[in-house]
Amino acid sequence: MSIEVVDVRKHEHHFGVYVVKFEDGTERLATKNLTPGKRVYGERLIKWRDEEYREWNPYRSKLAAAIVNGIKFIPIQEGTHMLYLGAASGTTPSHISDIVGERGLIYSVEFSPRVFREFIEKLVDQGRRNVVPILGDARFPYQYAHYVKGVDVVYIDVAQPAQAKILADNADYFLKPGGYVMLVIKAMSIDVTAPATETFKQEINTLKERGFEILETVHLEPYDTAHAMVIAKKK
Ligand SMILES: C[S@@+](CC[C@H](N)C(=O)[O-])C[C@H]1O[C@@H](n2cnc3c(N)ncnc32)[C@H](O)[C@@H]1O
Repeated sequence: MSIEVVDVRKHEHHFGVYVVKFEDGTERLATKNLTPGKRVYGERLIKWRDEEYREWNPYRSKLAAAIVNGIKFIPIQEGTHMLYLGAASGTTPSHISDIVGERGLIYSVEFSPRVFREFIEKLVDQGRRNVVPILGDARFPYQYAHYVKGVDVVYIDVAQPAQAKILADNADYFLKPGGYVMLVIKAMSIDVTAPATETFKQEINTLKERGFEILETVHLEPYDTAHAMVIAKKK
């Protein structure tokens, strides 16, 4: 038997993010479903006052984990155009797609053909029109330079070494002046021998050296161990 929803309210800090309250007092994040009736990764669909919401699971999405852990500012709102590196099968991109709405756009780069196929199948099933899937390698932005127009935000979650460098290289190509970057640091992917805090410092230094002002860093535990999210702005 499913637990009754007793309230859905806007998140106090973040545009397009909602907090669903259940009758047992528990609360969960959600976004308003841009493609009602369609699930992306088995998430719960929640009906409330003629609207449908999708539960946003912090164990499945690092952006949700950052929000639950109290990040103060995410540079995403209605109409935002974003380049998303490391889309996988589209879990987090789908929630960003809900937030940015029909006027927004998410160029979503993934380099594994197998994962990309799954991503495409889900997009076709859902009919999400604001997600542009790109099979490409984020280390080589020239591969997709002819598809991508200037963006407000570049987001990276590739779980690979040198993520900050890859992010800055992509920002050089595609980020509009004064735009933002969002970096998911997975310490273990960068250097398994270094303590996580050392790795975080190195990646943040790379961003500073490449002309970014660091606005905020949030650790993602307990949802993801040795992970952090960094928000920075191009000076
Ligand atoms: C941690 S998963 C991303 C999860 C996704 N961001 C989400 O929250 O829904 C990392 C993804 O990055 C992809 N990836 C790794 N290196 C890449 C590269 N150089 N270019 C593009 N994608 C890459 C992997 O194939 C994998 O699907």
